[in-house]
Order: sequence, then structure tokens, then C-alpha cells
Amino acid sequence: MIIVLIGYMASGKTSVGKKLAKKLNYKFIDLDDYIVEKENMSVTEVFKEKGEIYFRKQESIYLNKLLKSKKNRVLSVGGGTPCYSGNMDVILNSKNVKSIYLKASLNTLVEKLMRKKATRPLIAHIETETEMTEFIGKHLFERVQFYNQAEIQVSIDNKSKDDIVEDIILELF
Ligand SMILES: Nc1ncnc2c1ncn2[C@@H]1O[C@H](COP(=O)(O)OP(=O)(O)OP(=O)(O)O)[C@@H](O)[C@H]1O
Ligand SMILES: O=C(O)C1=C[C@@H](O)[C@@H](O)[C@H](O)C1
Ligand SMILES: [Mg+2]
Repeated sequence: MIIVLIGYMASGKTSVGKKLAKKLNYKFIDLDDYIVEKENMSVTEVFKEKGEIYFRKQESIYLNKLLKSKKNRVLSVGGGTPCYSGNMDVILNSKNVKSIYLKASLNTLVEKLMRKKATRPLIAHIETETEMTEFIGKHLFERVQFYNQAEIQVSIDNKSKDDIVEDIILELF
């Protein structure tokens, strides 16, 4: 089975995904890290030097490739992955794939992203909390229609990473 974690930036896809994989004894793959390795550039550099459209094309190519694996995997995708190139349909229609939306409230996301924006090119330029709230509020409104299609939703507000892993396992098995 491939367990695909989706959700907005900083919802915990990478860090919770790693813990989940360890617990299940599955291999962990992070799509952003995979892109960085294949492209030999950081996500920020790809955005800056090649542009977002190039990033989205490569993201979709690598996602399609990774979803063909028949092995047990936890695959954490990027925050935008489900929202481009028909990627959410591919995730939903691939065999042996379970999609999980790590659902966070706007407040949780703003609070986390004010602290962790530097490596995230879409929000790195935002300075005040008011601007961040406005940006994420609008962005999330556009994206939830994709995220909500996931087969399983797990709320992450006020939970530790271990709590979230437990909740995911309860939903899956
Ligand atoms: N439940 C949690 N409790 C405390 N800290 C958390 C929790 N979930 C994530 N974090 C921390 O928040 C930060 C963002 O998490 P992470 O990088 O896993 O998010 P992401 O969904 O992979 O983001 P991106 O889409 O940008 O890749 C990390 O520093 C992580 O350690
Ligand atoms: O939400 C997004 O569109 C992104 C999230 C990150 O995971 C990276 O994939 C990149 O910074 C774009
Ligand atoms: Mg990540």
C-alpha cells in the first residue's frame, strides 16, 4: 500500500510521514525531497531559476512515477501537489493508494508558518501576521476543494506528531 499524505504547507506531511513510516516499517519518500534530489537544486532555487510552472511539471512527473510502485510506502507530497495537473485524480485512481488529508485550521497554519516561512517560496516574502492570515485564508479556500477529496481526513490542531500518527493508524486499519 502507498499512503499519501496531503495538506497545506506546514501541516506536518514530512515530519508526521517519517514517524508513520517508521511505525509501520514502510519506506518513507517525500516528494519535495525527491524533486530536490533529482533536480539537484533546492525547491526555492527551482522556483527562482526555472519558475513555478517547471516545478509543477516535474512534481507531476515524479508523483506519477512514484505512485506506480507496488511496495509499501508512505509518500508525503508537497502542499500544492494535489491542486495541479490532475494530480488528485491520479492519487484517487491509483491502485493500492490511500490518501490522507492532514487538516489544520487557519489559526494553526498561520501560527506555524510565521515561524517556518523561509524555505517556502510561496510565503517567504510575507511579513506581518495580518498579511499571512489573509494570504493563507484565500489560498486554503482555493485548495480545500482538492484536499477534501482525500479518502481519510485527520485533524492536526493541538495534537502532537505521535497523536496524529495514532489517529492515522486508527483510520487506516
Ligand atoms: N503536530 C505537530 N506538533 C509540533 N510540531 C509540528 C507538528 N507537525 C509538524 N510540526 C513542525 O512543523 C514544521 C512543519 O512541518 P512539516 O515540514 O512536516 O510540514 P509539511 O506539511 O511537510 O510542509 P511543506 O508542505 O512545506 O513540505 C516542522 O518544523 C515540524 O517539526
Ligand atoms: O504549497 C505549495 O504550493 C508548495 C509546498 C511545498 O511543499 C513545496 O512543494 C513548494 O514550496 C510549493
Ligand atoms: Mg514537507
